Amino acid sequence: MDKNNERECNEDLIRERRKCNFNIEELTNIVDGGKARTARRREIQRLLINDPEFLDEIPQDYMSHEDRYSNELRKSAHLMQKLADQESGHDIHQDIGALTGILKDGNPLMVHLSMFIPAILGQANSEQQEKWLGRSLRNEIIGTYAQTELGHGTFVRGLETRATYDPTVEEFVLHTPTITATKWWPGGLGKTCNYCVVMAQLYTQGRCYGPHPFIVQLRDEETHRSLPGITLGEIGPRLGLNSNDNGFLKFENHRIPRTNMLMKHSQVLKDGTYVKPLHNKLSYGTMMLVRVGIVGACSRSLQYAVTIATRYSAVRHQSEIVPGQPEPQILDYQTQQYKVIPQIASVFALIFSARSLSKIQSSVTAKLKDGNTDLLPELHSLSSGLKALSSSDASWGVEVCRLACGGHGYLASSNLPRTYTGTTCAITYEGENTVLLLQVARYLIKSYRSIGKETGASSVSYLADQTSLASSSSSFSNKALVQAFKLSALSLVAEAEARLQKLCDMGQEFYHAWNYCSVLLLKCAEAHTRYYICEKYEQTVDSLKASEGVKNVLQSLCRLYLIYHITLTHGDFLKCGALTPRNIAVLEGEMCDLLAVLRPQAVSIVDAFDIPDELLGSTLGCWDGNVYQRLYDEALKSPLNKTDVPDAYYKYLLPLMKSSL
Ligand SMILES: CCCCCCCC(=O)SCCNC(=O)CCNC(=O)[C@H](O)C(C)(C)COP(=O)(O)OP(=O)(O)OC[C@H]1O[C@@H](n2cnc3c(N)ncnc32)[C@H](O)[C@@H]1OP(=O)(O)O
Ligand SMILES: Cc1cc2nc3c(=O)[nH]c(=O)nc-3n(C[C@H](O)[C@H](O)[C@H](O)COP(=O)(O)OP(=O)(O)OC[C@H]3O[C@@H](n4cnc5c(N)ncnc54)[C@H](O)[C@@H]3O)c2cc1C
Repeated sequence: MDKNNERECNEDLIRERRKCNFNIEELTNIVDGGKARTARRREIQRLLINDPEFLDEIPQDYMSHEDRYSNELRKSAHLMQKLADQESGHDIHQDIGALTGILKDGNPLMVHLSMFIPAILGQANSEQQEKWLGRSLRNEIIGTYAQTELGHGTFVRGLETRATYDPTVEEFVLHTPTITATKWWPGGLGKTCNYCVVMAQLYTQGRCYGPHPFIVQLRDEETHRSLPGITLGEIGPRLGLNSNDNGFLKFENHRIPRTNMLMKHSQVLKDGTYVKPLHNKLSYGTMMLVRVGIVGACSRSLQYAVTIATRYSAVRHQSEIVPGQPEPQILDYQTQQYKVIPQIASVFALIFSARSLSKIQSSVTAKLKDGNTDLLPELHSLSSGLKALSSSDASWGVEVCRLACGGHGYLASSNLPRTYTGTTCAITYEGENTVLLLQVARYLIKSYRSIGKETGASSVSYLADQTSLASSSSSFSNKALVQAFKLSALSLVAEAEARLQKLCDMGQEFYHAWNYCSVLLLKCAEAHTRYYICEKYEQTVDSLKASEGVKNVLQSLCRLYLIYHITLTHGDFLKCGALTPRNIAVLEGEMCDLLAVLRPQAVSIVDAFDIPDELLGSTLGCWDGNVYQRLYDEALKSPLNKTDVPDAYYKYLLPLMKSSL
């Protein structure tokens, strides 16, 4: 699509784009993280979009379960080959954002890239990396991360798969003792992978040392048949991601060499002696890494959904605002603006938080190399909280965008249903959100109780600022609003701690008191993480070196985000005295003003997300706004439209209609 050729474009969208009062390319660079990143993303996307191998012969929704898998595997393999062939060399992890949209509905090689290779990098010692890393990077072996079992996903300590060391032959015996110990869910496990990292309970010298990672060959490298002692299969259709082959796995006393235990952090020596890691949660490192990546992935899903909903809202006309006047664009309804524009604001919140989290992760990883694990709890807490809020915000945001498109948003060709199912899975996988938020709460309460002792962890240092509890601000600058978030979080933590203490003082065991307070604890974790996101948003926009137009847009979006979230949870702000009912009313009014200010820029802001039509894959969201023709053309692709009268009519309907004659 030639974006300079207005003749091909819907008139409403032309008008919207003429209202733009900022430099779109500059905003695109901010979204990508710099000019060079934008150029790199575009280069990769061009490479993919122009390649006919990535086209589907028929829309995926009309394919059988097997064909969906096979079609997506074909494209995934082609993608890997293509990226490997690039002369410049390619960092798939760096460029992962550029690939969004090219593979649809689950990619059978995704967990190979996002967990198997990172698990080898993070958990294998140098000899082991020598043996497996190169092979897996060259795709000579394909792996997955097999942790979850039928009986346990959340409670990793409760896993049942056993790895029992036999020093006489220096081997581990992997065994699935019960049906509930069956590995269940790992992406690509059913049919694609021939290797995997298995998390199993380590037994040596008669003692259990908890879950540890082992690398296990599952299938013959020549025939791809599953090896003796290993049962493998696919788990069946899911809400979404149905092109993946999420699988199950059982071991029947399957033996692997001792050196297949990933031994970067803990070891079992030849005689069976166990050597402890520096920190006993280092074996959870792969999960933490992926949680960080999920925050960025969620911002990308939301960019897709909000691009579709905003453009469609500019093209769609319905009902009337002024009786008797022409039907307005639905984007002119304030309620529609309230659905769509806060989601645009949310995209930037997630982008800036993801960047801040990755920086912290890099510094923790660097410290770990020197044996320093001090900041691991801080990273665990932040990555858990941000994974949870980004996935729930993005899922809700995508769903709101779908609803904002009315009936057409329910059509598969809008690409909103698939964007939703591809986002909501992140609420559950890589640590279910409630569970992760309770981990954050645990860290908050512990930090609150150790006020006065230096923790060195910056995200919770505000808990020591007791004086702020007594003060509410009369100013409404963005900084002051961020302070209100801080006060709300601090006051919730103080309340939860007091409630816990009271129950304990009354004789309850701590863990019962914890469960009894867990709804409140969840709120603490959410408020703390929201405060973190708001603070990063405000700081990033404030310190941004940008043109006036771009800065104004981002400042308005940031302010909208702050006020939107205050209004959603205003009870917490009132309860702690951070804001008064009058303040809330004023902010609610200002939120409506901000919607009106941002409304004329909305199409241009989503244009700045710069998602090519071929990747957006939506009848409703295309750049030219030619929505109705596209909807009609897509409908014609339905196999039921191949004939005027379907066979089913003769088989079932005709006999029914004639039966009463
Ligand atoms: C896009 C890519 C596609 C991805 C596809 C999806 C792939 C997957 O889903 S793979 C499977 C993912 N599975 C999970 O995430 C399981 C979630 N569960 C867990 O992580 C753990 O069971 C968890 C953290 C909830 C509890 O762990 P557990 O060992 O019971 O610890 P727990 O007793 O609660 O806490 C003990 C201490 O360890 C700390 N801790 C727990 N985890 C960590 C960690 N990763 N790092 C540092 N400290 C940690 C706690 O903070 C606590 O500290 P303290 O005692 O000082 O308060
Ligand atoms: C699409 C998809 C892909 C996946 N890919 C992989 C993969 O590649 N590899 C892999 O190993 N796994 C994978 N998983 C599994 C995933 O990691 C688990 O489903 C997830 O960790 C949640 O565990 P669970 O299913 O046991 O849920 P449960 O823990 O049984 O959760 C059920 C309910 O119980 C609640 N609950 C549980 N424990 C607590 C608690 N302590 N406190 C309060 N409430 C609690 C939860 O909040 C939830 O409401 C995948 C899952 C999905 C959906």
